[in-house]
This record gives sequence, structure tokens and C-alpha cells, in this order.
Amino acid sequence: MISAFLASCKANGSLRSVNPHRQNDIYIDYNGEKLINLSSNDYLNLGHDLTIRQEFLAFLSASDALFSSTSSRLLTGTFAEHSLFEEKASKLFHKSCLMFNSGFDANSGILQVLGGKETLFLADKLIHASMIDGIKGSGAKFMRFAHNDIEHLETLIVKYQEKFKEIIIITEAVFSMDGDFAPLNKLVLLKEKYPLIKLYVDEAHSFGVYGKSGLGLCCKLNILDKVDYILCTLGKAAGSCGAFFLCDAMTKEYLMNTVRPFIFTTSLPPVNALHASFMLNKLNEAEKRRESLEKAAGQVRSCLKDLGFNVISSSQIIPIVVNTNEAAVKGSEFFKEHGFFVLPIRHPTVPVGQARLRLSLSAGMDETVIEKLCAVIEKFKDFLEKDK
Ligand SMILES: Cc1ncc(COP(=O)(O)O)c(C=O)c1O
Repeated sequence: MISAFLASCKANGSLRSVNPHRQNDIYIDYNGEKLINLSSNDYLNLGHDLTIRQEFLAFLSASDALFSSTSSRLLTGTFAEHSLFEEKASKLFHKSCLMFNSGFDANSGILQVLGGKETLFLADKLIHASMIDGIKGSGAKFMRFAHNDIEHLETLIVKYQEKFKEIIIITEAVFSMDGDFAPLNKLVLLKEKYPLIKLYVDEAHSFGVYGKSGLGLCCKLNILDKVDYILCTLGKAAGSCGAFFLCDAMTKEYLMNTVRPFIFTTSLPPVNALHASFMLNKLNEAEKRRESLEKAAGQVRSCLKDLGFNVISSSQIIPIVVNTNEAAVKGSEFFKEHGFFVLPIRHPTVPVGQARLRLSLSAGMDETVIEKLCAVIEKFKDFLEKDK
């Protein structure tokens, strides 16, 4: 079974591997070459900023935060650093906050217990694997609506509302592979129209990047109080690690008593919880970085549009869909030869026939880098034409 699986991946160009690379600022060392990294989620360049790293080390040396918690949160693994983070985030969002070791743990564990027999989960077709695993593990009824299609979603609500006590709608605020926004305002309107609806929004790719202090897209749209459940990850724009979930106080208590990846795991090391709090402050001070990122992303999207590419993104995640796995691998090589590190994103991460190069921009990419990138995209267009 294992060898057949590997052979089939090799045959269809989808075999993946892990490679260690040194990274610094917007650069990555690749086989001895210094390339501009377009495959990181360090959107604000906070995670790879060595000055911030030094600042944190000085802050850390004045603290007694330990490097391991050696226990689960419910035993002796809750330290002052975890509580400090949760209190800070709770004050910012005006919701109860529960910290997790990762976004994957949070989504998969929470959704496994958030619904029961009387719940219907309605999930956007493109939500992340962590949420799908959670919903599937819950045993609750689950359907998917066409991507960002409010009409399709409402048809399902109307059809099933009599049969269920609650409907939990699940979406990402900024979609990780397409870089487009969920129609969050319209989802709030649906919730107001159908009181059995609850909204679950994953802000993995928008936390840090949008809204006041980088609190995310729900904050930017001023709908924080209308959204029941919000998941933010700390390992992307925040440049730290872990994740946190925002909900009401009763739900938090319920989750602490039921979520398996919260209960049955060693908690994040206190130094990481301290770092996460430290990075919340950095996000608050990162307004200029958010502005630069938005400007750079706008320039790259315009460049693609002008060249006739179909641009689905509205954010800093900008995919160039090239369809086949082979084309994505070739495209990735092309960008490497021209100084940019862009990994191919292939099936099964994206649907068959939608393999792509996913450009993840960073606030550290200045005007010169963005101009160089646009020039390479133009050459890439010719390369695609010739390769047809
Ligand atoms: C939309 C989305 N949610 C959740 C996760 C998981 O977050 P983490 O990397 O913290 O496990 C990811 C990871 O890429 C993601 O893209």
C-alpha cells in the first residue's frame, strides 16, 4: 500500500518532501543561492525580522519563562504566560479566549465537539483541511456550499432549517489558496435573517494583516460582535506560534472540558506564550507594514490583470493558476531561475486541474523588489505562451 502510494505520487508529479532552508528577512537560501521568498506566511515580515528577535531575547532574559511546560493545560501546564496571552487577546476582541498549540489542533479539535445531532454544519467548499477533519470527526450532518456563494448557502439553509436546532456556517476570512475574501457582511445578514445560524470564521490568513492593530477582517468590517466563533493563528502574520480561539465564556468552559487536542497534549512552552503576547504588541505597532503590504499586493494584482491573468485574489496571497502539477513544478523552477522562491501548490492541496504558484507577499518587499517581481511575471507569461 505504502509503496504503491509513493509510486503513484511520483508518476503524477505530486510527491512532496521537506527541505531545511536558512531564512532571513525576505530572503531564503536555496542550494547556496539567495532568493526572495514568496512561499512564507510571514506577511508582515515580523517573524523573520532579526531586530525584533533581538528585542524579544532581551525581554526574555528579564523574565523567568520556561522552555517547556511539561504538562497539559488541565494539569500543571497552564502558566502565567498562557493566562497573560488569553487575557490580552480577550480584552482586544471583547470575547473569551482559549490558546491552542496550533491552528490545526484548534480547528480539528473544536469542530469535533462544537456540534451534535441537532447541528448542521454548512461549510464553504474551500475551507482548510483542519476544519474538514474536525467536522467529519464530529459525526454531525455536514454539507458544503459553492465557494463564496451566498445564494447556494441560503438555499441549503431554507431547505434544512426545520430539521436542525442550529446551523453553523464555516468559512475562512481570507482563503488560503485563492486569497479572496469571504462575503462576511452578507453572512452576518443571513445570521440576522435566520436566528438558528452561528458563524465560525477562520482568520488564519487575515489576523495581523487587516483591521485595527491587525485584529483581522471581522474587526476591519466592524462585525466582531456578530461572529460567534473566531480562530486566529499565531504562526503566520504574527510571526510566532500557536493559535487562539475566541468565543463566549460558556463555550470556552465547554471546550476546555471536551476538546481532545487541548486536553490530551502538552501545552505550548511558556516562552512561546510569552512570545505570542510580545508579538501582539508588535502587531499593534505594525500599521506601516500593513500599509506597505496592501500597496505591494495591489501592484502585483494589477500587473497580473494587465497581463491578462485571471486574478481571483483580493489580498496578499496571489495565486497564478497553471492547471497541471507539471506546469506548477516548471513554473516554480522558472521563478527560481529569476531570483524568486515560489513553491508549486498541487493536488491534493488544491482541486485537480487547479495547480498553481501561490505568491505570498511580505511587507518587507520594497518597491524595487515588487517591480522586479512584476518584470519576472511578465517574462513568465511569455514562458507560458511558448510552453503551450
Ligand atoms: C486557513 C487555515 N486554517 C488553519 C491553519 C492551521 O494553522 P497552523 O499552521 O497554526 O496549524 C492553516 C494553516 O496553514 C490555514 O491555512
